[in-house]
Amino acid sequence: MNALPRYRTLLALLLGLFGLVFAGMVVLFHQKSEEYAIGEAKKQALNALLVHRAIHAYVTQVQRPEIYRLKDTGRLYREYFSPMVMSFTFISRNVKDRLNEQREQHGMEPIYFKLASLNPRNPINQADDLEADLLRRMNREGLQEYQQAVELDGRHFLYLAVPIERSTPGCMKCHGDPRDAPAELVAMYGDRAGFHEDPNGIRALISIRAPLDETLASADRMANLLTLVTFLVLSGIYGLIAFFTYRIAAQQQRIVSQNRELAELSVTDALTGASNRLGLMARLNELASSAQRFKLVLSVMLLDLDHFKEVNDRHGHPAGDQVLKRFVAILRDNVRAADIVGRWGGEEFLIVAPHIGLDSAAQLAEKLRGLIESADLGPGIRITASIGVAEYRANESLDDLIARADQALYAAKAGGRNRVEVQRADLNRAR
Ligand SMILES: Nc1nc2c(ncn2[C@@H]2O[C@H](COP(=O)(O)OP(=O)(O)OP(=O)(O)O)[C@@H](O)[C@H]2O)c(=O)[nH]1
Repeated sequence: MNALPRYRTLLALLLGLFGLVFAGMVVLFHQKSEEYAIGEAKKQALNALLVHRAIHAYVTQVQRPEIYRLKDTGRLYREYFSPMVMSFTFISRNVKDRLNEQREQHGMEPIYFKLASLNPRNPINQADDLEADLLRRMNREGLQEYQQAVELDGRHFLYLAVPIERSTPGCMKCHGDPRDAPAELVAMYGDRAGFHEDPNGIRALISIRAPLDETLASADRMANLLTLVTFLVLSGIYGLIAFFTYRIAAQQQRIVSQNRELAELSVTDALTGASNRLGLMARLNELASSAQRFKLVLSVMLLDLDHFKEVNDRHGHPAGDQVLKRFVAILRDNVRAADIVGRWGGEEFLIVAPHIGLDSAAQLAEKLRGLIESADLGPGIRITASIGVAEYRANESLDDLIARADQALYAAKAGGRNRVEVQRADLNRAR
């Protein structure tokens, strides 16, 4: 049986499996690279947030109390207000601008940062639609954090929004009733913008957009490299498996065909190509069994070349070999396809003829004898054959059947050669 198609199916299945594994890995690598880029952007955003909170803490816990102390002790007049030291929105915006300058000097992309409010003093801090919506949710639903990967003008960012602290009485000095606020603050911004805030509400949120593209691009480069390495490794493994599979399959095929050849050779006569005695007996066994089971007739004939020794002596052994070959060819050409022509040994041949009885076998033998007699079996070589014919009898051993054919052959030789003799008598009686 040809083993290659089976291996081909196996290899095709394996290729499918490897394809699936590869596709899965590619998806995984790109998923992980995106997760990594978002994680890195989140770190940057958090860092900006922490910087902002530190500024907020410093302004509210150090700077403002100091200014109030100076005012309380009369060293600073009561109506003093300067956003440069008192507005943490102003201060954090300025620190953010300087931070981005520094980042750009170091080849880093700027981080978008905004303190967004619905009621800002500086219109630059006016909340956009999303920020306004988030601010409302922070106040109403207690939303603590909002995070989303966003695309803006073809660039990608991680957007992060968190609320600032709820207003404290300290905050309300500048965001509550304008009458409580320093006169310079009201003079600077009017008595509406930034005032009348809810004393317990969240006035603003911190909006941060950390750039994603650079990290995403380098993570993608890594993912592509891993994809390439995975592809090469999987192809290498698959190539090796395919190579060895084909080698094994080819070896198996070679062994099978060598075995077939050996089996063929073991039942074939090397000189004439006809069945040898082993092959003849195997086929005769099969045919005799079915003849017995299905009550079919079966005949055999033993053929022996007459005075063949003289051919060898006169023309040489190689010429004798050619005669034997030609003799077999004539026999084969003139029997039915179902008949078996084999070499019994030396210059003696056996024909097994299924489905014909003794009389038909005798007729066939007579035909063959005539053909041999009139054929040229080599340059200037004419030779005759003697033939003994016997019909298989139920329950008879094959040895007995051959022995009876041999008796008939002996009779043909004794009767003057170039004859056909038929064995009709019982073996015991004939002996
Ligand atoms: N060239 C050749 N000769 C073979 C082969 N096998 C057997 N022989 C020869 O066949 C001859 C058989 O000789 P014999 O047994 O005396 O029989 P014969 O000469 O045919 O005489 P009868 O059978 O009595 O007619 C011997 O010379 C064998 O060497 C073979 O394969 N090739």
